[in-house]
Amino acid sequence: MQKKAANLAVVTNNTFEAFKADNLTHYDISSALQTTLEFDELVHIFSNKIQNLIPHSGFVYSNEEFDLEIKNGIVTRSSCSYAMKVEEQQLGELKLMRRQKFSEQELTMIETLLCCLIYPLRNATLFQQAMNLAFTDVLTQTRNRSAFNDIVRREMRLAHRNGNHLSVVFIDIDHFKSINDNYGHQCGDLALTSVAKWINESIRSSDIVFRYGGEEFVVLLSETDLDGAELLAERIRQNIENHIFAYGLETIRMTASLGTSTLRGDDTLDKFIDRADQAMYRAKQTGRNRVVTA
Ligand SMILES: Nc1nc2c(ncn2[C@@H]2O[C@H](COP(=O)(O)OP(=O)(O)OP(=O)(O)O)[C@@H](O)[C@H]2O)c(=O)[nH]1
Repeated sequence: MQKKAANLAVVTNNTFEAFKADNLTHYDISSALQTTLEFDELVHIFSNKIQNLIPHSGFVYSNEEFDLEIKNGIVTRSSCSYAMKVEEQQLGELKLMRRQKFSEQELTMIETLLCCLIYPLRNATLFQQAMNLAFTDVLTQTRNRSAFNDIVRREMRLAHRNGNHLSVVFIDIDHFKSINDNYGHQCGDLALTSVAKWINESIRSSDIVFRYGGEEFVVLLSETDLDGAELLAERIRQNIENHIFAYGLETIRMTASLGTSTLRGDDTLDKFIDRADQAMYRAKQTGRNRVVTA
């Protein structure tokens, strides 16, 4: 049975405080949920904490805004789903599952327990929104260099630990200065936005694009070896070359020089990045509009 998604609209602080005072279980759950701002941890804590009150075999938490789908346990036919929202802020949907149907009494209790989850989810949402803003390049809407420094370190740790491949592609638009000089800075800005879009169109959803500097982008490719990186770099190169950028009555063609490198066992961040950067400069020196592999 699928319970119709309940819309838990406005839960005021007063109701929340009343729950805390009245009920130790709620207090216990709320305290545990205050320890993190990570969606993943929040829904796991919530599921664990309510397990003895509402036995369930698994859950799925989805949140469109952050493109999240967090699953745990066993998927069953019987489930109940709740779309959570507070003060017009969508907080995602939580589905609890088990083989046996949830009773009406249990469904009412879940709704009450969800009050403990709503504010922690809202705090996580505000935190993530702030992080996304801080890590996003305003012009191209790709991630910025701070995000790169953060994410590449994390991906390097994971790759070293799990023995996975990790590669990068450096992309620098050729003769970009002449676009600014000939058509103006505003045109240059739009050209950069278009290039970011074409790069995004060329990659898989697991690859991440960053604006590394002025007219320089980086793509980080997890679980990708050097051959894979070269293939992807070539696809990006062709995609940029094949597009025509229109600015007013002007049509402008662009090309880019690309360098790739893959993580080696003893690499530091600097070594890994420098190889790709050097490869990109060799692409510039040897005629531009090409891919060079380190
Ligand atoms: N419109 C615009 N231009 C930018 C931005 N960031 C950097 N630039 C410009 O990008 C140009 C980069 O020029 P150069 O480093 O000489 O490189 P290039 O002209 O692309 O030449 P090569 O890289 O050698 O092919 C400069 O004119 C910068 O002002 C930006 O956000 N918007």
